[in-house]
Amino acid sequence: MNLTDVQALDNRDPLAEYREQFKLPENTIYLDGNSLGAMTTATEKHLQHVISQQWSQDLISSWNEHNWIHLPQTVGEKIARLIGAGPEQTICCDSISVNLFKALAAALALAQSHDSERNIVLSTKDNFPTDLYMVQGISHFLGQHRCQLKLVEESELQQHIDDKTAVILATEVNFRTGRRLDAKPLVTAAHEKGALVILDLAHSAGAMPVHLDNWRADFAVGCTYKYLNGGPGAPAFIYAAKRHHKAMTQPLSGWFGHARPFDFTPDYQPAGGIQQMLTGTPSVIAMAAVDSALDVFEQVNLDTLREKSLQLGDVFHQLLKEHNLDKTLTLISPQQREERGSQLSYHYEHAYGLCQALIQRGIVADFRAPNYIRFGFTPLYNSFEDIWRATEQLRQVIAEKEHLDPRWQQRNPVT
Ligand SMILES: Cc1ncc(COP(=O)(O)O)c(C=O)c1O
Ligand SMILES: Nc1c(O)cccc1C(=O)C[C@H](N)C(=O)O
Repeated sequence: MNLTDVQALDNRDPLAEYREQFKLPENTIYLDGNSLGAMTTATEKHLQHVISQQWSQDLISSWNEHNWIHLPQTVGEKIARLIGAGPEQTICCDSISVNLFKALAAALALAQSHDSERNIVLSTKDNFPTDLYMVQGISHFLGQHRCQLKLVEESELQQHIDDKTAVILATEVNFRTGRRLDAKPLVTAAHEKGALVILDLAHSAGAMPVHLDNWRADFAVGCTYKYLNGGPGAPAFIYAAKRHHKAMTQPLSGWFGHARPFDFTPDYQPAGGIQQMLTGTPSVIAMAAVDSALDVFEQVNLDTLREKSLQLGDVFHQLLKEHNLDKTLTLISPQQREERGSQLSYHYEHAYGLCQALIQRGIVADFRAPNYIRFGFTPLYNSFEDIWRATEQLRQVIAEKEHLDPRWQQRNPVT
């Protein structure tokens, strides 16, 4: 496959025009949108307005005049379309970790209201650590009789569901391998055995279609700083299926989750719906960034997005093969495209050095301990030519042995 071939793919790409809405650095090919998404020009402009008009001039009146007060809901509804959620079930707030605390507590209470013996939270050994840490925290807090973490292989989740299982906490796309699990049959199997399901959509939202309502997921969480391009540390989201709204409770009962926060009454009374998942004052500037970043998705067909994401991965791996590098770098992502998220991960002894040497050449991928390099594909701003150029640089780095430079012996604190 040569440069002309990939340029032909770009010419036929229905999403190619979206790239110009993003502010990407010159001479850089950014394959790390699975960690931190790029900024849109509209976001930069909107943030300028929020700072220099809404905050600086309109001050406190902005809570009403600029609808700051409803940002968690309005942003939540924009996210809802991307995750297959009907209205009033998704809200933007806090971080994934904090939202997991709320979802886990709510799901455990719901499961135990039917059967107090159910105490197992079933998850996967290779889940993103914060997901497991949050269960461990709740387990300490409530005691093992109310919450006990059980870890199994991703491929064996379903077979471990039994009448002690209260909640299954599964991440749809594994952060390390990029493997995508099939959520719908998992939810069906869980419900048949009386368990609830929480899905972590960190690597799914904005990268592929998600169908929470259709799958009948109970709760979901996700971030906005990856494929949704909301910015570093941007607020996350939480989804709770409407059928749980009446009965659910969550223990971070801050005033923003109160039915009438501005009555300032001494007793907590939860708001009726998804608003109950709010805790404290939203981070307005950060949420304003997410709000405008999401507008880029307004006309995007998620099936088209998914097809391009998979094709970017196919072309990347094909080019590695053509450079005879597929034996040097061992693919740990699934070979089957429909089992993949929007990244390809490789095991390589010198993964850290390779990642750093590529960054020196303007190709940004990322490293995950102990020896993995990940290439994230963001269909709205990555082109097929990017993939060709990135694999060409990768070939040169290895041929020139730049990845073995002693400078890469010492790892950066954030990798
Ligand atoms: C699957 C997954 N869950 C959670 C997180 C992080 O959660 P938080 O928003 O709390 O930092 C990440 C990445 O940072 C992730 O990849
Ligand atoms: N959330 C991150 C951060 O605050 C600093 C650096 C990286 C991240 C990440 O998003 C890591 C990411 N979830 C991963 O898939 O590895």
